[in-house]
Amino acid sequence: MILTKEELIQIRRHLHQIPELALKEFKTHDYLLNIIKSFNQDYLKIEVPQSLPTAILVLVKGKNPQRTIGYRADIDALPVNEKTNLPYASKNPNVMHACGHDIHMTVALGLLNYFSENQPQDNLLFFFQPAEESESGGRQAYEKGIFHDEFKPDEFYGLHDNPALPAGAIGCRMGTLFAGTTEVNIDITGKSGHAAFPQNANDTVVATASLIMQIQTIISRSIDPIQSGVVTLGKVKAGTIRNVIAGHARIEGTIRGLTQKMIVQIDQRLKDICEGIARSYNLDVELQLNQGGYWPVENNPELTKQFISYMKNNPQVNYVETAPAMTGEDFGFLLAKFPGVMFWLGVEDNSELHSATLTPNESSIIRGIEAIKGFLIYRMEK
Ligand SMILES: CC(=O)N[C@@H](CCC[C@H](N)C(=O)O)C(=O)O
Repeated sequence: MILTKEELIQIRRHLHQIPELALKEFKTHDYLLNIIKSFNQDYLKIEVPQSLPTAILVLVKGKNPQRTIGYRADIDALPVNEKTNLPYASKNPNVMHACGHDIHMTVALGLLNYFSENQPQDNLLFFFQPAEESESGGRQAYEKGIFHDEFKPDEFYGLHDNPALPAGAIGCRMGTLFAGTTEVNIDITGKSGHAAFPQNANDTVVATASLIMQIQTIISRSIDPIQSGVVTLGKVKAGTIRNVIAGHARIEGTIRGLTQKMIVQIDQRLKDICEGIARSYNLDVELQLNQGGYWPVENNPELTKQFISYMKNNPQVNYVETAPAMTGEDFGFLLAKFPGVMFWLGVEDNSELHSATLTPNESSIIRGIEAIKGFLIYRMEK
């Protein structure tokens, strides 16, 4: 049976209520699996990889397969305390689908549901991927060998929702869609002491303040202004009480660049600045940089040309040519291993991604399914 628009919205709302963090998506996994098992199984083959237990792979066997087309949906949520006041808001305190992965999963289920009833020409491989926001589930999946034998795509597609685009619009571009990112962790260790005797301590709060301000000069003073880069420090923690000098501080942040060269350049400046702070404040500064799988998202030229041409020439689709974005995605890693295309699905909302009030427009679900289904069928005819 084909799921109705109302049923898809109910599915999305249920997923929205049970958000889970990276690699802990157990309830989400079970819910998805139950729904997938309720579809017509004639052409489906389901695999749950032991090495990545919250992931699900579903192969839809084609009638006359020339290739296997992969489609990926990420399933994890963020540590954000939802403030939408919706009747179907998150039931898990401090965890929210604030990046719209509930929409991603529902669109993927809608597509899978359609092709489970209408056998495709080519094989289709649906990959419900854990850990996009951190831990790089895409890279882990590849390195753990879960794309094997018939579960190996020849090409890969995936979307990200975009509140800045009209509901249901499809956004894409040739070349780089998203930035590459590096996770940054900095531990500053000095010497704690009584607030009244700073001369006997080594204050990590003052060193951290200085470090944060120096890091702000990387983009403004070290980077070619024509190029793009971002350094955001999203979390800073130090000290325990007002009258004890903090002996330890920690900064967590992220570096973004549209090219790998830019990321390496920013990484290097960060290392230099940390060394300088350690020397001038006479304390220990330990810098950890982890790019994981968050490589720049590079769309394949030939497949992207076909994708854009289909979307542009389809009168049902509102196609928007987008600029590159500084968001990161571990789909960049998978696109470095398999040719493919990442694109945006407009979900029209005043709140941004990662915000506690994000409320995607649900009409985008059915419009997204229709547009992508049309493209997949067109691609299979090529
Ligand atoms: C689409 C989106 O928002 N993706 C995340 C990806 C996280 C990358 C990594 N954990 C990092 O923070 O560097 C984003 O924050 O862009």
